[in-house]
Amino acid sequence: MLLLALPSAFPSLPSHPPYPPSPSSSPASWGERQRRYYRASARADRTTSLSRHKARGTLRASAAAELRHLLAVDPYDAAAFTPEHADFKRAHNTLFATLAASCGGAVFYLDGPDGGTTASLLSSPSPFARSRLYTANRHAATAAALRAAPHRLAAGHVAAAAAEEALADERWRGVPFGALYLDACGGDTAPLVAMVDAVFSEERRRVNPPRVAIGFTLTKGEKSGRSLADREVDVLRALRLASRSQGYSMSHVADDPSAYGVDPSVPKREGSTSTTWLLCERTPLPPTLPPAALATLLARRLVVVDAFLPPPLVRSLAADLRAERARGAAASPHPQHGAVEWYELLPPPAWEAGAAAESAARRQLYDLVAALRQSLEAAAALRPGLPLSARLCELRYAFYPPGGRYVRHRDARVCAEGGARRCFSFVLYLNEAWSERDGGQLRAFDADGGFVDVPPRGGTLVLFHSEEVWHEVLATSSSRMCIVGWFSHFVPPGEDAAEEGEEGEVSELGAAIRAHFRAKGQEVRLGGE
Ligand SMILES: O=C(O)CCC(=O)C(=O)O
Ligand SMILES: [Fe+2]
Repeated sequence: MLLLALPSAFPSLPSHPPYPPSPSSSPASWGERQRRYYRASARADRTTSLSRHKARGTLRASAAAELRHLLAVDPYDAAAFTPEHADFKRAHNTLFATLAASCGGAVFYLDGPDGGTTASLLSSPSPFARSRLYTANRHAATAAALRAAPHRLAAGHVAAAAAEEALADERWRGVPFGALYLDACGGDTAPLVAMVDAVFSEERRRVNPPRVAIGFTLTKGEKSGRSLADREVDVLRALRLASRSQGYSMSHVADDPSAYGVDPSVPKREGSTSTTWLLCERTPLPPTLPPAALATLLARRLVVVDAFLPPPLVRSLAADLRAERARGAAASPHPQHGAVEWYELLPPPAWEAGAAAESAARRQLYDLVAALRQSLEAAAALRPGLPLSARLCELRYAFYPPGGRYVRHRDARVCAEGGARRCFSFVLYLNEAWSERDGGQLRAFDADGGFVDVPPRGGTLVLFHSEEVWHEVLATSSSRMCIVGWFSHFVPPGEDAAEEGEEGEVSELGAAIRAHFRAKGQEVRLGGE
């Protein structure tokens, strides 16, 4: 007896199979195998739905018996696959093993009682140790089969539970999964989204490795009646959002299969099944300012570091600035300074305090700015007792519309009554496709009236002494984006910022630089002298 209620919107079978039945498909005909497959995926969705009710305490007594029945038998039956589907499954298992090998860490996947994926991982060209394999199955008999010969997965690595529960369980929270294959065996997206949220949960943030490959499978039939393509987009959005919150950028493996060493002919879809592979990569941050750059900064008062920001971070910050513009009000400097829109990031505007969590891109930016401040502070050349205040750090997006410029100026801002005193200015450019024709170079002058023009190329950092370097932004012929920031230190009230001494009026930074070079037996000439 089968206590099974098929969803009413379940699609009718195609009257003509998309390709001819293969002779090898006996004893069951091709059509019969297709029908079984549809039934199995409908059963999986039904099991998911009833399990959800059970978890919420809303499962009716009559349905409880049905759920028990559904859980007793795993509908996944590899022996009943059409030959085409068996080929499809094999090809994706190979692809999974290849991707997983390139990611490192542990591997999580869903498997049937036949252990097809397990066998593929154990026998791949670079076989996986069983200690790296983790799986979950809500059918206790399947979990038991995967623990038994020939698969012999470690008992503690096979959860007799739904994958989303197993992934959220604290016992596996410390496991660094570098590759995951997620499959709820049906068309319902909710279990996949729950799995994705569990993988990128706050508890797992520090555990997740820098490179994570994720595959997921959805089937055609589903109660909601939404198309397979649209449901796939739901999962992709959830995946992008969740992974981005942990600093990952996501790419489709199918967009560039050879870059990942996988067979480009593996189809994404077979019959009613679609499998998608993504690679989530965490942008590596440049640890600090290279020592050579620091030496140049101290000697020349300005340094340019190309490719300081990694391209994915440039891209996500540029997108964040565009979103900020779309949202509204920009602050602007005095119009006579030139045309530039500013969007304050730090210190956060009062109305934003306690607002929703920052985007991953901004968090990375703040980490990077903090690392930059620390490497400046760590420089022995800076006078002791000159801490750069984290609290006083200013940071803003700057957007120059076509025709925009910023007239010659210095960034120094000294408050006689005490307060923030800008020491270092920095600019990070976000123009991904800058060319000479676009103009908008930063022209920085040296003490002799000579100058250097810095192209505002995406990823470039310019760092200079705020009080000493005069600079301007040449007219730009296309829109120009950057982040401008200042590191300051606190000047107590009544304390004059500049010190006058026998050597004339030299800023305290100037004095620090001079002291640094004097200690090495060298003499430097400072701006204004
Ligand atoms: O946009 C730039 O390159 C520099 C901006 C600047 O000088 C400033 O905002 O003070
Ligand atoms: Fe400036």
